[in-house]
Parts: sequence; structure tokens; C-alpha cells
Amino acid sequence: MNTAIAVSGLTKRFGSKTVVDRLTMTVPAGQIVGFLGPNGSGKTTTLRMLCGLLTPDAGNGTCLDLDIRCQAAEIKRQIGYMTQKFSFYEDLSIAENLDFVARVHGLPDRRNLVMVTLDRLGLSERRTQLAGELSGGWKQRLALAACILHRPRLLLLDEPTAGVDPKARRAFWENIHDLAADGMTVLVSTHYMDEAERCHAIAYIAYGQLLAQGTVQDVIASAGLTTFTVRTTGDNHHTLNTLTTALRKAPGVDLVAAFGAALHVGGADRSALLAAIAPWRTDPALIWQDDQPTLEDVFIHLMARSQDQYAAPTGNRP
Ligand SMILES: Nc1ncnc2c1ncn2[C@@H]1O[C@H](COP(=O)(O)OP(=O)(O)OP(=O)(O)O)[C@@H](O)[C@H]1O
Repeated sequence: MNTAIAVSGLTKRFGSKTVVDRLTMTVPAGQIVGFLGPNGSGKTTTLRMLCGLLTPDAGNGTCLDLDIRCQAAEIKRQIGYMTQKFSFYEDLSIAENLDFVARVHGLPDRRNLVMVTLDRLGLSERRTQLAGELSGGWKQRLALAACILHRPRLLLLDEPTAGVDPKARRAFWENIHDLAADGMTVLVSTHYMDEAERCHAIAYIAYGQLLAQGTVQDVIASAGLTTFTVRTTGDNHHTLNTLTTALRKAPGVDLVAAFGAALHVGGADRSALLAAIAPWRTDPALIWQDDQPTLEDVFIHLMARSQDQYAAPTGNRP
């Protein structure tokens, strides 16, 4: 199996609203793929269709070589799905919660399975701690443990680290990479740029449509954005404020964003951008540096572009 997920034309409507719109996507086996997009763009809905919890209105595809339309029950057995809201028995310990999950799934050799899973995720020392007493980071790790208990080949993780501190997020991602090194495929939705950069590949969705897919470098390059970083020669915030106001209205400038004492200015049409900033580049109070766009610059640009399409009279968005 070289491809863990291959779907084509996947569409889901809720009432008159098209939430996932002809989505075609592949996830190679053994890779960690980040699933990104603004709130409400259809990530959770897509994940739910992939694991057979929702039936698509159109489109088809496979998950672990199983048909998402007619083999949903088998898919559910072979994948691990971590939802945004997971719950445990707060008055049971970590080990007891996992034992309970193993029992519900009728897994053989329960005691050993729980022990191995605890060990794998660095939970052994806390095995007797009550789930209700765990911090957010440890709760996420327990949720991950519950998802991998039955040794799935594919993990679908829906914003697994939302609201978790950076140290716990880092530990969580080390777990994810360890699992992938053992052959697990992971599709993980996130709003964090640093997490996107930890993935082998990313897929970006807006208004239910896939707008970009590939490695972080591919996605940045294919956006074709030109960006500059601007700083002031002295401690002159006023100059940057004036520049921000002027550039936001200038044609050819698609993004203006403050990063501390610097400003990111970018545009998809290089010559239009250069024309827009030309009057300011001779200002001795400003230092301009031709820079690489960041992933965040690209996502903000993609989002703005899809909003423009939505606003256009021919647009067909939810
Ligand atoms: N069962 C449902 N009935 C009606 N509308 C729904 C249902 N489930 C989701 N939606 C709508 O579909 C859209 C996409 O939701 P979805 O949860 O898939 O987005 P998302 O990309 O996961 O968002 P977030 O990043 O905020 O988690 C939203 O507008 C949501 O309100």
C-alpha cells in the first residue's frame, strides 16, 4: 500500500450549504500530512467522511484501500480518530481508562496492550494518576494513547493540540513522529504554523475547496508571492503606522502585517507590488529587505484570494 488515503470529488452539503466542495486529495502511506484552513472551512467534515462517520453527497475514494462509501465499518476498525472533544472517566486512572477502552473494543491481551501503549507514549510513570487531575497536555496524550491502542495503520487527528502549551505540543509531536517512523500514516488538522512545518506535506482548504497541497516549500513556492520586510532606521513606529495605512489601500499590495518592529508587505503580482512600494523605498527612514514569504503569509494570501472569489458575482460558495 503506497497510498493511505485517495479521495476524489468529495462533496458534503448541510442544507443549502456546500461545506466540502469536490475535494480531491491523496495521503501517501507513512507520511504525516497537515490539514490546514480557516475555521469552518470543512476540515472536520472531511475527516468524518474519511473515517466513514459521514456519507459524502458526491465523490468517492479509499482509506487504507477500503471504500469510504461501502466499507465504513472496516475503516473504523483500522484507523484511530481523535476528535476535538474527547472525554474520559475522570475518576479512573490513566491505565484504567485505557483498559476500559480496550475492553469496549474487545481487544485481546488487554493488560499487555495497555502496558505497551503507556510505555510508547511516556505515560507509564503516571499510569495511576486520575484522568480528571491531568493537565491539558497529558490529557491529549491520554487521548492519543486511546486512539492507538488497537494499533491502527492510520491516525486522523482533529486539532489535537489546541490550547496546549508549547512544551506539551512539542512532546506530542515527538510522539507523532515516533509513530510515523514505525509506519503509521497521520492526517492532522491544525491552526499552528510550527506544526504545519513539522509535517512531511500539507493540504490547505478554504470554503471546502483544496487550494494547495505539497511540501511546505512547494506550497510557499507555488503561491508565487513576493514579500518584503520593512524596518525603520530609528525607533520610529509612527513611520511604520503611516506606511501600513498607505499600503493597505495600494493596488498590488495583497498583505501588510506587523511583526514586532517590522512589517511584512507582499503581493502576488511582483511588478504591481514593486510599483506600489517604489515611493517608499527611497525614504531614508525605512530599510527594505527582499524576503522569503512565510507559510503564514501564504495562507493569509490564499484565504484573502478565496474570499475575493466568494464575493465575485459568479462565485459559488456556501
Ligand atoms: N452537522 C452539521 N450540520 C450543519 N452544519 C454543519 C454540521 N457540521 C458542520 N457544519 C458546518 O460546516 C462548516 C464546516 O465545519 P467543519 O467543522 O468541518 O470546519 P473546520 O474546518 O473543521 O472548522 P474548525 O477549524 O473551526 O474546526 C461550518 O460552517 C459548520 O458550521
